[in-house]
Amino acid sequence: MDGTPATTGEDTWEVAGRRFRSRLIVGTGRYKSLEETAEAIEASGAEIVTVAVRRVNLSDPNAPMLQDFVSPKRYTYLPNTAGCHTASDAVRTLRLAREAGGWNLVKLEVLGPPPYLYPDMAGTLEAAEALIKDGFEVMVYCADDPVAAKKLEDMGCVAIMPLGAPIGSGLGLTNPFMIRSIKQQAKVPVLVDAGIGTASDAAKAMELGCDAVLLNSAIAHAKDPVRMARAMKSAVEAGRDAFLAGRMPWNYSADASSPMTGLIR
Ligand SMILES: CC(=O)[C@@H](O)[C@H](O)COP(=O)(O)O
Repeated sequence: MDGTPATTGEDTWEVAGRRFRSRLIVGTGRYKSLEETAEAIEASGAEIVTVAVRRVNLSDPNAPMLQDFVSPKRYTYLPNTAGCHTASDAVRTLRLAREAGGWNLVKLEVLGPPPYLYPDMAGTLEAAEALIKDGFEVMVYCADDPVAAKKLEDMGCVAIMPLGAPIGSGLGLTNPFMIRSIKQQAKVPVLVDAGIGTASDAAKAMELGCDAVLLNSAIAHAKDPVRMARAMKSAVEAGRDAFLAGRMPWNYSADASSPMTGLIR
């Protein structure tokens, strides 16, 4: 269990045997400064932060280090393979991360070419297999494809993370039906990862029944990142509550909300 123990009946979620209250995972890149990064993460209420191992300074004490602003004692660090376009690059990056920080719970992403950086599923499956064999606990970024998602789960990935839309696009959920299908068949947590543009997109992902949401650009590129981080926190909580409450059915004709019986004429 990471963080303080949850009380009985509290709505928490679990990945690879670690339990969390916050259902929002945030990235640590693209901010104007490390101070802003820290402030936005604090406002988001996130307990897990994902870190692009190839882009963020985690080891050079002569340059500003993320750990001095976002404490690994307080937050669970989730190293990711942003910028990796082959399985071998991704595997090498995470092995280096494990050597540097001891991190075993990781986010795998193997990206296709620009302009979409869509998940390369052949490379993703190859890297996932190698990493799991090597003892990593793999949360995997993947296509919104239920067949590939099932293969990744059967292989031993600890969380399945289909994209909402291309990374950094802010387009929201382009394929909600497939995200719901992936969630319905999965026995491990399903998170929407990437493409979230604003708070209602995060709420929608949670209303579909997802266990959590992972995002970065929507906060870092907002005009006021700290305020948007707060909005995302509320949206994820509201979407989760709405999912648990169970929405009313869709009616394709009107159903007057005031009863017509007993009217005084
Ligand atoms: C931070 C990270 O892991 C990104 O690669 C992730 O997929 C988030 O994408 P957005 O920036 O679109 O939220």
